[in-house]
Amino acid sequence: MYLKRIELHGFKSFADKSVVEFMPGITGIVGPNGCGKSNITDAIRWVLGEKSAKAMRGETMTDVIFSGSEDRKAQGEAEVTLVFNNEDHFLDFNSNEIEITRRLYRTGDSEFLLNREQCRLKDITDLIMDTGLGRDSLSIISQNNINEFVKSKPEDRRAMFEEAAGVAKYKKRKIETVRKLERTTDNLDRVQDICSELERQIGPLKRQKEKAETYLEFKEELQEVEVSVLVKEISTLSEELKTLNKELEDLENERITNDGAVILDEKQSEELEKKMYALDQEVNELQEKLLEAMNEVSSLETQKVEIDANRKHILETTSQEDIEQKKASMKSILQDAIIDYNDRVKRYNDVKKEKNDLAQKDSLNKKQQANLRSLIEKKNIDIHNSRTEKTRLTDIIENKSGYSYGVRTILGAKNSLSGICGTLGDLIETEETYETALATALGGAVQFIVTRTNDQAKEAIYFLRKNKAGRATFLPIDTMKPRLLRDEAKMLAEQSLGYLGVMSDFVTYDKSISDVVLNQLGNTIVADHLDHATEIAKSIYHRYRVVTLEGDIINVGGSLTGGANKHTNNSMMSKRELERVSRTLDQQEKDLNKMKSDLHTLENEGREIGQLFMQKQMSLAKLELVVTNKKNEYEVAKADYENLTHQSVELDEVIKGTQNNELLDRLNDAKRRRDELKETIQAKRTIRMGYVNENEEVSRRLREHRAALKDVESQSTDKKVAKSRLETEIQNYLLRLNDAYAMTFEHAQEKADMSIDIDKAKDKVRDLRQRIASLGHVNVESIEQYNDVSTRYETLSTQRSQLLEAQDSLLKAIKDMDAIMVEKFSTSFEAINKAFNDVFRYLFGGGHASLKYTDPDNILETGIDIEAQPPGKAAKLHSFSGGENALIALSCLFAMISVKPSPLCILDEVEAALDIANVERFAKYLRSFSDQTQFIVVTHREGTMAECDLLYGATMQEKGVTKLVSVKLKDATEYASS
Ligand SMILES: Nc1ncnc2c1ncn2[C@@H]1O[C@H](COP(=O)(O)OP(=O)(O)OP(=O)(O)O)[C@@H](O)[C@H]1O
Repeated sequence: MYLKRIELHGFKSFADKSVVEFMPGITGIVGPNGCGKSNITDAIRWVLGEKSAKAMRGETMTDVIFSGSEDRKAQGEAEVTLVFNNEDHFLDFNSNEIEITRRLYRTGDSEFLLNREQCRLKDITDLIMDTGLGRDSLSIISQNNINEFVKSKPEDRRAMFEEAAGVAKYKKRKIETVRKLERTTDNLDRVQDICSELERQIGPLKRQKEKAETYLEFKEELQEVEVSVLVKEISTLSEELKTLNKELEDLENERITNDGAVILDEKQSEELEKKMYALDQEVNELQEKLLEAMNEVSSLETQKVEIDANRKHILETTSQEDIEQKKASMKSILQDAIIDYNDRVKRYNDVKKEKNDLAQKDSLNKKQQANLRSLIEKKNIDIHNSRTEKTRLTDIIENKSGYSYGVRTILGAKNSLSGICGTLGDLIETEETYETALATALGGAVQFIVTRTNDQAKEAIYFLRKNKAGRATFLPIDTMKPRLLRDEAKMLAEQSLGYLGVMSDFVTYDKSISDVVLNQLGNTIVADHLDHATEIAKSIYHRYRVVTLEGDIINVGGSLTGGANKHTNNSMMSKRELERVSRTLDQQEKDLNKMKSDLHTLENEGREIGQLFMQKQMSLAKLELVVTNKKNEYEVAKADYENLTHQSVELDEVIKGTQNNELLDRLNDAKRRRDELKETIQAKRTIRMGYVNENEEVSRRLREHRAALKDVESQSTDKKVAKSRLETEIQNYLLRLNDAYAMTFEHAQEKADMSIDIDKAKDKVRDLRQRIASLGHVNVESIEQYNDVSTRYETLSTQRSQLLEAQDSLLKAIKDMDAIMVEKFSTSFEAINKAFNDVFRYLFGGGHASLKYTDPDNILETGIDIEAQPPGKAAKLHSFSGGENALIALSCLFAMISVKPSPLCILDEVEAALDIANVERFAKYLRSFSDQTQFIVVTHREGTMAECDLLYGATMQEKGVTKLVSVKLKDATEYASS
């Protein structure tokens, strides 16, 4: 292989495109100072991958681009191409000719091309690696390198020997392998760390997982059994309820029937009484008429007798004057009788009106009693419901039945444990208005237990664990820190509509627990209702909870919870509820007593009205007689008076003799009417007796119907109470279904096994609940966590094994490469060392020189020392002359070339410091190697020029622009100095 051609364009002083042809052997480049000879050396170095601007004798790499001259402007890019003949395939590239091009633009962008195809710098450096053309090789040596070679540090000198030994590629590979090893080790450490962490987690997680699985098994079993129990219980109770409803319906029908019958009986009785009364009236009237008739008969008979006697007497004694006197006296008696009679008639009418009024009052009183009885019945049901609710609330407050098992256990053992203050719900109070909001804000925290210290809380937890008595949450006063609203959030909230304040401000409590209260409620905002709460939560970016007076809540982050609670289970609200229920119950009982008393009063009034009615009836009967008597008296008086009038007329008639006949007619007529009236009265009495009997029968029925009605109403009340109890029980079971299993009854029915034995199933439920409780705290997520962790652990364990294998194989590769490098380096070094002494002796004409390891035990890193003793001298290296230094360096260079022949070697004024004799010896040495190495020498020395096969002269005919021309030896000296 040899360099066939260089093409330069825009590179340093080569402004125009210049093509310089080379050939195997020695090519010399001559010319005056500063005409651009070394720029050719730079160009070759640049194309072979030089990255240092300093090595290119510039400050930045773009300094290599032609920067202009007096007559030329600067160029935008520099381009250099080296064309190698590769017919011997020295370079590992499948081509007989290889073109390597480097291009650089003013922008700093650069390109490499291999046979005109773009490639990376790495492709170029890989191509020439270990060929003797590399960066640290001896392929390009300048005068400066020569001067520095002897003075440089042993460690810096080592790079040239490595290049000569051909270990660069192993070194590069080793660096890559070491980097790979470092990355592998890092990965391994990381994986190991994670594995250790996972190993730490996996044990406890496994235990948690197993516990969680047991828990889920129990829970599933519990659900299966309890759902069946609940469904069965609900079904049974529903059946009972259905039966009860049917019975109630029947009772209602019965009540309606009895009620109807009572009304019917009452009406019938009333009608019968009316009929009897009417008959009595008729009989009375008839009796009056009978009496009249009888009186008339009697009177007429008497009159007849009297008339007869009178007639006799009158005829004997009576005079017209006596009769007139008697008439006057009788008239006065008659007037008195009329007044008396009218007075009694008026009294009779008054009493009759009073009796009718009483009858109306009686009817009203009966209606009022019926209303009141119905109200009492309703009130009894309300009282029963209130009492049931009161019992439930008392149970919650006294037995803490609303609290969890654990909390109840701790409160029960309060005296044997220290520092238990009570549940948070029992330790704080608020006005009724804020009660729902407070209960919502506290949620489950209402039954958190406040302790004085953290240790006391721990003691309580150990107590629960020891006794397997459930779980509870504790709030130690010495640990809890207040959680408050940030000022800006508070300011924003205060500006919002409906903001009432912070929950803790509406609560009263002992100041010793203020940190606990502020911890739980210090950052919860209270709003009047949901719309305003939504706006407030939005204004504070959902960073704090907002609760409303109705118990809705907007959680941190924006989720909303709300609705309605049927029953309260916390003792805090239960106390108020209990007071309310007790108040209601008291009021209901008072109302009931008042109603009973009113009923009693009404019943008394009713009785009084009845008695008065009877009295009035009796008075009426008496008055009827009195009126009849008075009427009789009046009639008698009237009759007497008329009689007297008649007597007067009679006297005339007696005297005339006509009276007797007329009287007999009237007497007969009166007797006939009297007998008729007697018969009629007898008939009416018979009818009345029928009415009396009928009325007695109706009254008996009425009593029976009233008793039956009372019985039905009492039964109905009992059934309604039972119904209310059944509905409560069913509601409780449905609540349990919904709360514990989120199931509707219909859904639960599909799952339920109705063939279960309910008692055994209930035992099973109790047993499973105990088992679940005895498990204590269960982390259900641990199942998934364990699976995740164990899968991850398995994956990472596999990775760890792979990384360990990779680490082993990388370490082995490094060891193998080290062995190869040591072998190659030491073999090459020994050969160079031997050749060095030979070349030295030739160039110096005697003496001896050798190379030494500075660290023989570490061949891979050792520096290279030079020991040289020119003939007749015993001096140390640094005190040699410039020419001697150059000769020693050249000795080494030639020794290396002799051991590892380089295809191309560019020497830039390396022999400048040598005297003529040494220049000739140097030139001879070049010649001796020229058949295996192509030399390009930049020189000013004739001795060197003389050995060149081809000479180029560098000129700057145009100022600042280099041109190369082929010159003959005889012109070269002249060229070099022109
Ligand atoms: N980017 C550039 N643009 C134009 N000219 C440049 C650029 N870089 C360097 N030069 C010119 O190249 C010249 C130096 O070239 P070089 O060092 O190759 O000379 P030389 O012939 O080796 O000299 P000597 O014999 O003194 O070593 C200088 O004249 C310098 O101005």
